[in-house]
Amino acid sequence: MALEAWFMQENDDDQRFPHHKNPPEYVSLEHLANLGVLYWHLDPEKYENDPELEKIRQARGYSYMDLLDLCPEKVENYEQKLKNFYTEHIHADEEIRYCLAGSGYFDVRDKDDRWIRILIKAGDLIVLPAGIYHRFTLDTIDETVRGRASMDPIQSTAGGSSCKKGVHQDHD
Ligand SMILES: CSCCC(=O)C(=O)O
Ligand SMILES: [Fe+2]
Repeated sequence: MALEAWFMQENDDDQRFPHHKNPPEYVSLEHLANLGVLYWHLDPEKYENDPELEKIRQARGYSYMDLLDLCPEKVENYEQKLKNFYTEHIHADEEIRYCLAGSGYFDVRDKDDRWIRILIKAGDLIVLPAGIYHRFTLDTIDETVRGRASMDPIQSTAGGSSCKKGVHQDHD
């Protein structure tokens, strides 16, 4: 299950549209790895007892994991939280997000400051390196609810109510 990433067409379209260029300009896993963006695809159904995930967590020193139901019913200031996610920002540490269900986009800036959009789907574990400018958005703009869980289980803002669980990993 390969990760899909592409250079974004920046325009005023809704942030949850794909924002492909015409023709689409895809980005390789190698280009992402050169930015320090790492990716694995695992079986999300097994996340509570997955030797593959444990191996990654051990190797990278991820000892902390939390589940967060990020959806209107369970999170205060839900819309503000989504706005914060989509506000470009950086962290002093890695950001590790494991999507358990649904899908959405992480956008990262490459070394030439171009936005790269990364489609994250169920089973995708992504590590963003410390100091990389990034943002996150849901990708659903239709009425169907596609709960998306990355570390912060994200719920389509299309009036969805079912929340998906996600796991949030962190260093010690
Ligand atoms: C909801 S997934 C990631 C959003 C983000 O960049 C963060 O939590 O810092
Ligand atoms: Fe972040």
